Amino acid sequence: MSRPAPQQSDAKPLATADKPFVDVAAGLVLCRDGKLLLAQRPEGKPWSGWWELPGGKIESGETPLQALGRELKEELDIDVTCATPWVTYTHEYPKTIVRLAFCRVTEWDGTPRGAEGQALAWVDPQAPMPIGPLLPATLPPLRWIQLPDRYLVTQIGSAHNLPAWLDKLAGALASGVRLVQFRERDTDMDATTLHSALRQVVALCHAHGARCLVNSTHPAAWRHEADGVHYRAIDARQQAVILQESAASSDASHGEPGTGLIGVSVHDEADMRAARLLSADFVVLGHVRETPSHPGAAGMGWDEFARRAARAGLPVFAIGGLSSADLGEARRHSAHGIAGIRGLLSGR
Ligand SMILES: Nc1nc2c([nH]c(=O)n2[C@@H]2O[C@H](COP(=O)(O)OP(=O)(O)OP(=O)(O)O)[C@@H](O)[C@H]2O)c(=O)[nH]1
Repeated sequence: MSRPAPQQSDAKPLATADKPFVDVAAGLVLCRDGKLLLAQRPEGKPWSGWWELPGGKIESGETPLQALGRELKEELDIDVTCATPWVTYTHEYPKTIVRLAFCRVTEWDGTPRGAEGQALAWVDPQAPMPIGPLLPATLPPLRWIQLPDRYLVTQIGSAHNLPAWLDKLAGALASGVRLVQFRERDTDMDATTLHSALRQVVALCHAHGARCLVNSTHPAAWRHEADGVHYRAIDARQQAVILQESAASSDASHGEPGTGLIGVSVHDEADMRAARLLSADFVVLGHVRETPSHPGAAGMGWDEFARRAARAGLPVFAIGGLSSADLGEARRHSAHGIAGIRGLLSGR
């Protein structure tokens, strides 16, 4: 998978005086069998013939979900009954800047039809799409929607815990977890034992078709044995500076795009900017609730989580005292999914 160019910040419209700024709501209309609905832009519109997610411009006074409900009625003749905000992403076209509020649409009344004469296609988001060119700003959400909805973070601790912990991991993988982060901060394992533990975790993940990222606290060389890297916020900021400096000096050696996944832990706007500069695939934002990892520190709560997630411009996993049972609540607050140590391991 080639890494796309870093995207614009979503925090605020870009101050480009000569380009109109457009706010758009677009829906990832997802069927129960996992298929995603794409629509072809009709004759007479800019980019006619190109494929996109159904949706359109947000009118004054509308929320993105309201605009989407109206647009999907007009374009597809369906009544949306369940939709949640997802990723808000800004893309600069040659003549316009478009801020797209992508939303997941999972329930509706009626059968989608091309009510404006446009062609429709149900596609498998996990497979390449043979239907034709997609609008440039539609490519990122089609990549992001392939991410699993749960992200399990390791906490093995000691070597003697490893066999029992791997059993629990096997249980979580059997229950559908497909993304894991190897992160052993408070461990008594020496480097050789830790490296061997990583290899066992990666092998178990691969046996279940899951991917494993290595936290940036561990040696960079280990990442190549896994499926990518998960940066701590401080490491992401440092890496972003290195990338910018090497770009400025035309030294590509530090800016080579990797092929693995990139995750970043974020707390604030500066961390999110670093994540976008690194072309991260997703971020992890927390902690939502008080957790044993941060005893005594109150969580930010779902409303604050939603406010911050809306500025990420990337899929956001919520973390902090959460389990699979919180997935619905997380999605109502703009999360892509949930991340966790204990909550996802125990299968709660
Ligand atoms: N609906 C939708 N629009 C997208 C996507 N990707 C993307 O760049 N856009 C851009 O977002 C803008 C949506 O405008 P639109 O012309 O479809 O809006 P609309 O349905 O309200 O049309 P209208 O202005 O003719 O009434 C266009 O500039 C379009 O190029 C996408 O996946 N779905």
